[in-house]
Amino acid sequence: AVPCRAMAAPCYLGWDFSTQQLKVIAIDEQLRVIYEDNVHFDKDLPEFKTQGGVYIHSDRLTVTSPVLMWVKALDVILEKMKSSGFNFSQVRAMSGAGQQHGSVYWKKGSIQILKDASSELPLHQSVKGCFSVRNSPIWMDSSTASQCRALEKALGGAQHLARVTGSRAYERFTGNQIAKIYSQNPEVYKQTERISLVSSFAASLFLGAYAPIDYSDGSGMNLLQIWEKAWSKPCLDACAPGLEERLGCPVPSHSVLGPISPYYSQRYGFNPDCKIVAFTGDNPASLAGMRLQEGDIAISLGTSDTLFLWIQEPTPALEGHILCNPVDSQTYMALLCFKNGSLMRERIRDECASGSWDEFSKALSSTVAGNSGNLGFYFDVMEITPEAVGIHRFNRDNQKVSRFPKEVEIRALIEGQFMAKRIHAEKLGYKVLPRTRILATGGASHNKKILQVLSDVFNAPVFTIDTANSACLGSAYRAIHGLVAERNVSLADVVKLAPEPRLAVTPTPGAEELYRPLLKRYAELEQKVIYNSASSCL
Ligand SMILES: O=C(CO)[C@@H](O)[C@H](O)CF
Repeated sequence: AVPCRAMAAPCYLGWDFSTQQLKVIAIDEQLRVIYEDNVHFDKDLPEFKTQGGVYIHSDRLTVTSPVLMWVKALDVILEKMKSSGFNFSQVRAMSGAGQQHGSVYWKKGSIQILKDASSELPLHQSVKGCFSVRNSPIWMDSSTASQCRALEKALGGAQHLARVTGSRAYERFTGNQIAKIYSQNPEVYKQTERISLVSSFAASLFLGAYAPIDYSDGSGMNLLQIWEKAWSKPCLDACAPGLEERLGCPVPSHSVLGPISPYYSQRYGFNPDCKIVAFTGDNPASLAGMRLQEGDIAISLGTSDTLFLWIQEPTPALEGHILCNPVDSQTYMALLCFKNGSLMRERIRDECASGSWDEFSKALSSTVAGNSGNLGFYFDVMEITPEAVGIHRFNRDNQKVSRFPKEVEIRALIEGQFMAKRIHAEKLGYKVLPRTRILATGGASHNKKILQVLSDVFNAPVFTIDTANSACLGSAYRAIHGLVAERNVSLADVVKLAPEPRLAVTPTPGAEELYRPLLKRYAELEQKVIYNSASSCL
């Protein structure tokens, strides 16, 4: 990529404060990537002694990251950009993403320190005393089970909490993390004047003031009413007193928060008029980066399989998460996570296709769509969606069977994984529309036979996309969108010059009729599997 110095043209920055690294990407007005860089926390900031960017505490439940490491990473990456000759004066706007759910606790008086930081010093030297909690809880933490139970009880149960905030209580969600800090360290909580998410914390560093939480990342806290887009008083009160003034008012994700802090113009040569557009969570930013539109589904086929859905009228459930949509405040996005993803596919490949993807694909070609009515549930580890475990096989008469022939096993695995995805997406209110596109990414998305099953089960065309930098790229797109959003220009219009996803497969004629009855059977059998899993765990 040619550093911005050679480009006299305006450019836009996208940041991603993720778990293991800080990434930045610069794009020009034609949406071409003209610069990218990263700082890897473990490798480039060894003084913090993190592993994978985090500290896993001795209780094996508490997981944190040192907030000063994130500030120092920003100092390092800006120095790298400066020494590479990056022309900061051409940056017209920036936005960013942060790992979701993590929280930052600003000590009383920090706003003044942030505002007056001397441009003679790296930022981390000025703000090192600004955090009442030095090790921020992050999304990998699962130490707040008691706070989750208390919150659900206060709201009249898990389903009601889900209806209000888009999710039932989850240990990693920020409200429960704040409740834990308030109950275990009330003095620390009292010393805290502001609580940010990782995304709004990062925006604050550039703003030189406390940046507000955006609707989309705010939907991952168990605190925001996703319909009214306002904090839920019963949720706030159930977590900690005086929480609303510590959070500030949430804002639409496309909001322009203001010009960049003078610190950056003086120290790096940023244009004083460079606009900061609200930062958001990494998954909402990825939705923007993948340029998801109404009716689309993005499926990331990785260790765990993650679904990103664009939903008009969501029906929050006890699984999955409904978030305010980051690119259209009137609609929603949903996140669904299936823990038994590629590791499950690889185990069946090893056992039924002698470890070869070619043989695996041949097995899919040699068996008929619908697998002659054979259905399977493959959960080597406790599944999240739904909560069930074990391997469960059923023949066309719904009788449990202990084994399938190898090629039948392979098709049962793949059809089962994709039927589960369609069933649970539709339970959250997702609808397959005539214009629906499936955007597939991750390892298995390179296997056309697997994609053909995906396309047939959803009766929709499958496109493949590269999402390596989707959160960063999505943030750069949102920086451009923020400048025109007030004029009701959609993100899709702003980024129509970006490279189109590649069409990989289209549905086999008759797929919809074939899979409709199978989807119904699968949903019914899934209830049995959940019940058997629960009873066998007793
Ligand atoms: O917890 C998650 C989403 O709910 C993760 O995807 C984090 O956002 C990763 F940073």
